Amino acid sequence: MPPRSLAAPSDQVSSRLLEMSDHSPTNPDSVGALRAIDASLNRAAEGLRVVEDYARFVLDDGLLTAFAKRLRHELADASSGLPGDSLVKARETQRDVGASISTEAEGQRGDAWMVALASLKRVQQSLRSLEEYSKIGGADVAGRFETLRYESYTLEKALAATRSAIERFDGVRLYVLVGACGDAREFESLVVALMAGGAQALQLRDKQADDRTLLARARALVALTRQAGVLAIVNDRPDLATLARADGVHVGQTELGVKEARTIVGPNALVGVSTHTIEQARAAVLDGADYIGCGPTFPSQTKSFDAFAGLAFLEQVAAEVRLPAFAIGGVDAANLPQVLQTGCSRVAVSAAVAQAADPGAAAKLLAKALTPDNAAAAS
Ligand SMILES: Cc1ncc(COP(=O)(O)OP(=O)(O)O)c(N)n1
Ligand SMILES: Cc1ncsc1CCOP(=O)(O)O
Ligand SMILES: [Mg+2]
Repeated sequence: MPPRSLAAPSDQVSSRLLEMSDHSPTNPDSVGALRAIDASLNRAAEGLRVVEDYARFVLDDGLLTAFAKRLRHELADASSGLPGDSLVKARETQRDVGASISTEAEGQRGDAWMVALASLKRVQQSLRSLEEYSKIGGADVAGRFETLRYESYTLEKALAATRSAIERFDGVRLYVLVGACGDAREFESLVVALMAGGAQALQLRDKQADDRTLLARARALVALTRQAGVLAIVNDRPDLATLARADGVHVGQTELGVKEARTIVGPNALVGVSTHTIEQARAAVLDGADYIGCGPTFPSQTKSFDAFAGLAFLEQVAAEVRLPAFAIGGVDAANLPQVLQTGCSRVAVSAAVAQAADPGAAAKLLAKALTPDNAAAAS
């Protein structure tokens, strides 16, 4: 055995734990610590597999499946520095006083998410136990278990947000961005026409209007959409979204992050994030965003761009992300089939609808093309 000072951190842990089992095989304290580590390793790995199966088979989400899988592999890697033989030798399943203790709640799960959530909690508890008992080795491996525990919190947040957003955006395929345009009556009749045309989400987006006008428009938007069950989102401004009691806020890459925006709008409001690359889309999912805008897809009459994420980006997102994703930028009835062919079935549009001679009719045309049957036929 190398002198202690030359040993790698994981070897130090091994040797310390080996000493515990080899030199004091009957010391209940030593054997007990090994048993706790052995049981927690098994619990954490098994729990991660249950969570991975939820991301894979229930959500069908490649990104979150890969995240859970990575945690499982990193757990195995961290545990490779522990004395595996001694852990197994210390195992005494038959004599485990906890094996036969179970609560009524453990035998009942309301749905697949409850299964995954219970497993996440077990994973977190097991990682904490691993972290504490492996400190007996006095080395880095405890820190690795701590990092894994924090990553499991991120996974829980992203899974919960994805699951809830899939429900809240069920049937939301046409999302229209409107300016504060003209006077209040003009704005309100545009909103009514867009809802009649089948828009399922509306965003107040105006870079020119003053705050009082924006707040008045946001309040009018909320009043009109609430009765119809249409989502009302305010662009850029979590403060105005909160004051108007809108369903949520949309933020860009250089604006407030999800966490900060949520601090203002509260935990139940929607936070949407603009994404232009697959890395940004992944980050938005892990930050707990409720939906993402993906673009710019095509040249836009509403905003000018030097570069376009294009259809390839939509394909990347559709391949791995289940969080609701809206293609944005120059989308219209003519290029919609190209969007649908990427696997993206939701769009956020402005000019093609709000600037049309008949906004209601333009919305109706897009909404019809986005119905599940029509979208499937086009893709
Ligand atoms: C649904 C949706 N997606 C993207 C955007 C663009 O937001 P951002 O990048 O912050 O640009 P501005 O709209 O603020 O100019 C959006 N508004 N909505
Ligand atoms: C705000 C924004 N961000 C990316 S594209 C876009 C404008 C969308 O409007 P249009 O549908 O008219 O291109
Ligand atoms: Mg913005």
